[in-house]
Amino acid sequence: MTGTPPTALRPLHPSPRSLRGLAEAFGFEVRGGIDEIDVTGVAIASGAVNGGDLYVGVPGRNAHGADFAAQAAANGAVAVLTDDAGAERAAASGLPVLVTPDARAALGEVAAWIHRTAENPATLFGVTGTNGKTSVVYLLDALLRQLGVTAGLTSTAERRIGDVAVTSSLTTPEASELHALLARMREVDVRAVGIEVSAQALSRHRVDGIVFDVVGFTNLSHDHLDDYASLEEYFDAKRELFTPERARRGVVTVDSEWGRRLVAESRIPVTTLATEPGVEADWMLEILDEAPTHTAFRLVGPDGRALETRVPLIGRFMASNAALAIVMLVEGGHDLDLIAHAVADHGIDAYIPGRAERVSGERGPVVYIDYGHTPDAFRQTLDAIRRTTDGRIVMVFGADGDRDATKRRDMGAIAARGADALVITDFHPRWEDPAAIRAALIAGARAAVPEREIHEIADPRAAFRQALALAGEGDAILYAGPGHEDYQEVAGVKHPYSARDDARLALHEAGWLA
Ligand SMILES: CC(=O)N[C@H]1[C@@H](OP(=O)(O)OP(=O)(O)OC[C@H]2O[C@@H](n3ccc(=O)[nH]c3=O)[C@H](O)[C@@H]2O)O[C@H](CO)[C@@H](O)[C@@H]1O[C@H](C)C(=O)N[C@@H](C)C(=O)N[C@H](CCC(=O)O)C(=O)O
Ligand SMILES: Nc1ncnc2c1ncn2[C@@H]1O[C@H](COP(=O)(O)OP(=O)(O)OP(=O)(O)O)[C@@H](O)[C@H]1O
Repeated sequence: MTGTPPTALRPLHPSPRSLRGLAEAFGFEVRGGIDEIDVTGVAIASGAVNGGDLYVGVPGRNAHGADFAAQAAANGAVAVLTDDAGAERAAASGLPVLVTPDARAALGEVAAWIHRTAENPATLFGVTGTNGKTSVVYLLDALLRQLGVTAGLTSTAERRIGDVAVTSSLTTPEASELHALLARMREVDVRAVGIEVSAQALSRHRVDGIVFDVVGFTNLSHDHLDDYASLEEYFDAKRELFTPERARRGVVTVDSEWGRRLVAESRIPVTTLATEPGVEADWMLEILDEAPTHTAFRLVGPDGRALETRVPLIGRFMASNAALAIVMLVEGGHDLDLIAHAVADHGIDAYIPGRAERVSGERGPVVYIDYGHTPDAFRQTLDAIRRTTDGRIVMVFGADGDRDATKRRDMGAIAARGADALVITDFHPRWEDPAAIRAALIAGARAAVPEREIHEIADPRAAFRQALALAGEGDAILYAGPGHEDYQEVAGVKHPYSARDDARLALHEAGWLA
C-alpha cells in the first residue's frame, strides 16, 4: 500500500485561491457548496494533506483514492477532486466534490494553478535516461552553485533547496508535491532547478503543468520491464519529454543507438553530446585522467571552445554525466567560458550521495558504495574500477524483489566478467523469496564465468564483512545497490540499514579506518 505520506517541502506562505475559481477555470462538475472556500495547497495522498488543501482522489493499483476522502477531511482538506467512479465515495466525507473524467491527468495543471508556478518561474532543467539522472541533477546543482546561482533539485535521493534536504520516496514526485516544491523554491529565490524525470513520471502525469527550459538524456538500457512491455515502450515513455508540450530544447547523449533515435524523433530542437570515442556530435568529450579519487576531462563545443575540469568521482560515465550537465547549462543560457572559469581551479565541487561513493580511508582496500542496479550500471562501474585498480575487485550485490526480474541473469553475468570475486547477498527482497533472487544472480554469474569465486551470504552486513576479508591493500570493493538508502525492505517491513554506515563500521573493525 502507498498510504505513507511522502515527505514534502511546501510553500510557507501560500496565497489562497478560490475553489469556485478553480472549478470554473477547469470546467469541473461541482457537487456540494463551493462558495467562500479557499484552497492553499493540493495533495494526492490523504496522509499528506495539510489544512486548506484540495485532496485529489485518483484510482491506483491497490485502491481508489476517493475512499480516503474522510481521512483527508480529518487532516484539513477543504474539498475533493476526483473522477466519476470516486465522486459518490468522496461525497460521503461531507466535503464538496469536484468531478473530472481523469483526475490524475488534471492534477499537474491544477497544482500549477493553485501554486501559481507559471509566475516568475526558475529555469527548469529535466533529466531522463536509465542511468545517471540523479548524478546529472546533482552535478547541475554543484555547477550552478559554483556559478553563484541559487539552485534546487529533486532526485531519487533527495529533494533539496540550498542546504535544506528531505529524503525522497519517489524519483519524480507526484505533480502535487512537485508544484508545491517549486512554489517553496520561489519563496527562497531559487533561480534554477534540476528535476529527475523517470519514465514512470511521464507515463503517470507527474511532470504535467511544467514546460522545462532544457531537458537532457543520458542513456537507455535494460530496466523497468515490469512496468513496460518492451524496451521500445520504455523508450517511447522517455521520448515524450522531448516534445514542445514538455520542453523547449534538449541535449541528447548519442553514444547509443537509442540516443541517436531520440535525436531523429525529437520534436524540439536538440544539441548532441558524444562521450565515447568515434561518435560524432556537436559536443565531444575526451577523458584526460582516471583515478580512484577523480576523473578529468575536456569538453569541446561546436564552435571549438573547450572546457577542462574534473569530477571527484570515478569513471568515464561520471565525466559523461558532468558533460551533459555542462551542455544543459549552456543551452540554458550560461556562458561556457564562465562555467570553465568557475570549475578551472578545483573542478566540479559535487557530492552525490551513494553514487560510487568512496567510504574507505587512506589505508586498506578502496570501498565504493553504489546505487547501480542495472546490467549497464554494473558494466560501467566495474570498468571504471578496473581502470583505476591494480589489485583484485570484490563485488557485493543483490537484486530488487518485486521489480523487473528479467535483468537478474545479466547482472550476475556482468558482475562475474568484471569482478574477481562475488559476494551475492540480499538487497530489497520485498515479497519475493530472497533465496530465489540470489539463485538467479548466481546462475547468471556461473553461466558467464564458471570458475568465478562466488560467496552467497544473505545478510548484507555479513556479506560486506566477507568481502572485506577477501580484499587487501591495493584491492577494491564495489558494493552495488544500496547507494544512499537507509533501509532494507523485507516482506513489507523496512528495516534500518545504511550500507555506507555499516561499511565504515566494518572498515573500522578491520582496522582500516580510524
Ligand atoms: C506504480 C506506481 O507508480 N504506483 C504509484 C501510485 O500507487 P498506486 O497507483 O498503486 O496507488 P494506490 O496504493 O492504489 O492508492 C491510490 C491512491 O490512494 C491514495 N491513498 C492510498 C492509501 C491511503 O491511505 N491514502 C491515500 O490517499 C494514494 O496516494 C493514491 O493516490 O501512486 C502512489 C502515490 O503517489 C505512488 O506512491 C506509487 O508509487 C509506487 C510506490 C512505486 O513504486 N512507483 C515506482 C514504479 C516508480 O514510480 N518509480 C519511478 C522510477 C524509479 C527509477 O528511476 O528507477 C519513480 O519515479 O520513482
Ligand atoms: N551515465 C551513466 N551510464 C551508465 N551508468 C551510470 C551512469 N551514471 C551513473 N551510472 C550508474 O547507475 C547508478 C545510478 O546512478 P544515478 O542514480 O545517477 O542514476 P538514475 O538514473 O538516477 O537512477 P535512479 O533513478 O534509479 O536513481 C550509479 O550508481 C552508477 O552505477
